Amino acid sequence: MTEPLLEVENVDITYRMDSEDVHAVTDASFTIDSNEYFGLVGESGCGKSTLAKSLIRGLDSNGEVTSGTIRYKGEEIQDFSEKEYNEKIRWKEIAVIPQAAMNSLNPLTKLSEQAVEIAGVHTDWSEKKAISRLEELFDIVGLPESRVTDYPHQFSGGMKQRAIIAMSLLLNPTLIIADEPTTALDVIMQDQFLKHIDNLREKRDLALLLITHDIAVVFETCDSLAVMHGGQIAERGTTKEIFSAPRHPYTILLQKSFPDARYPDRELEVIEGSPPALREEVDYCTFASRCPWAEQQCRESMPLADSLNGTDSHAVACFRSDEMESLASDHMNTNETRHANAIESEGYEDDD
Ligand SMILES: Nc1ncnc2c1ncn2[C@@H]1O[C@H](COP(=O)(O)OP(=O)(O)OP(=O)(O)O)[C@@H](O)[C@H]1O
Repeated sequence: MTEPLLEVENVDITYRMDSEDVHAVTDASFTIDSNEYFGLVGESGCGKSTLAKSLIRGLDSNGEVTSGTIRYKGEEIQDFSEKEYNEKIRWKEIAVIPQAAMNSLNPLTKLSEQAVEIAGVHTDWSEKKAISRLEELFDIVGLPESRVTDYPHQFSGGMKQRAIIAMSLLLNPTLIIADEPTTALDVIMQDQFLKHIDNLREKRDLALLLITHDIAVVFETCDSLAVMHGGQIAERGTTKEIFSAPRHPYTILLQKSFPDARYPDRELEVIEGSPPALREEVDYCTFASRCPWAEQQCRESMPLADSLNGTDSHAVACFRSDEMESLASDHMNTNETRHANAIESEGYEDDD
């Protein structure tokens, strides 16, 4: 079996606070293979960015990986110094498309100068080499090579997206981490951005860690995913497995809270309640307080992510994962009946 590109194993991350610490991530594990597009999905505050930042030495100064291992190409990187990380990993192996991607380019500096600056810090390339590399990448993302000497403000929104992607590829990384790259964009721009990212797969060997709250985007873009809630990985698996047979209550409800072409008439569900504040060590299921199927044990102990059906890829951290298929389908039917009754009692048709 080939070694994964990135292995996150039993990682805990805590933010130190004057009063109570925040246990932002508990026992997170997942792997990303070479050339794999992987989505990390969950609602705001669930710990996605914290986990992603821990991979790139980007945690806020009060944040700390308190246990677990992060391996990149087989080498443990969680204890790398800033210097070691910059020399070995940053830009060359792992590059980032940040949350505010559209504002991430320095508006006062030409793209070519920004490329020269990055290459100057991380490589021994000449200026000429950095610029010609950017020209190549402009070509790959469909921008005219001559535009490398433009300032960011000279680009339209769509062109700027491509320039950002080109810039992230400058030092030929093997993994790109994109943290909510499309959140600030309108639907059309979002779609374009994801298409550019998708097109890259045909042109380069590249793995992607896509962080988003939108499970529909992950289903469209990624090969595999992990679903996070309250700092825990609730479920992970291939997109096919999770799309067709989600087995964690949170995944099931999350999936029903986004539009799905398979069920055009389905009412979108709202997941009631909010996750716990994570001020104490987490030794329970963080979804229990919101879960329609929670039992006592869910509030008293933490379910481990067990593999389903003997597959390595699909794992679910739920004590009731074996029953979930039928429980979820009963829930779905009850809700549809409730919806139909409500429509009937209000005296209008569903498709009005
Ligand atoms: N520097 C910090 N100090 C204390 N708590 C923090 C810090 N940064 C994040 N947190 C807390 O850690 C938890 C996880 O936050 P994180 O930003 O990783 O979530 P997220 O899923 O990426 O959310 P979003 O999509 O809104 O960025 C939250 O409770 C957040 O308030």
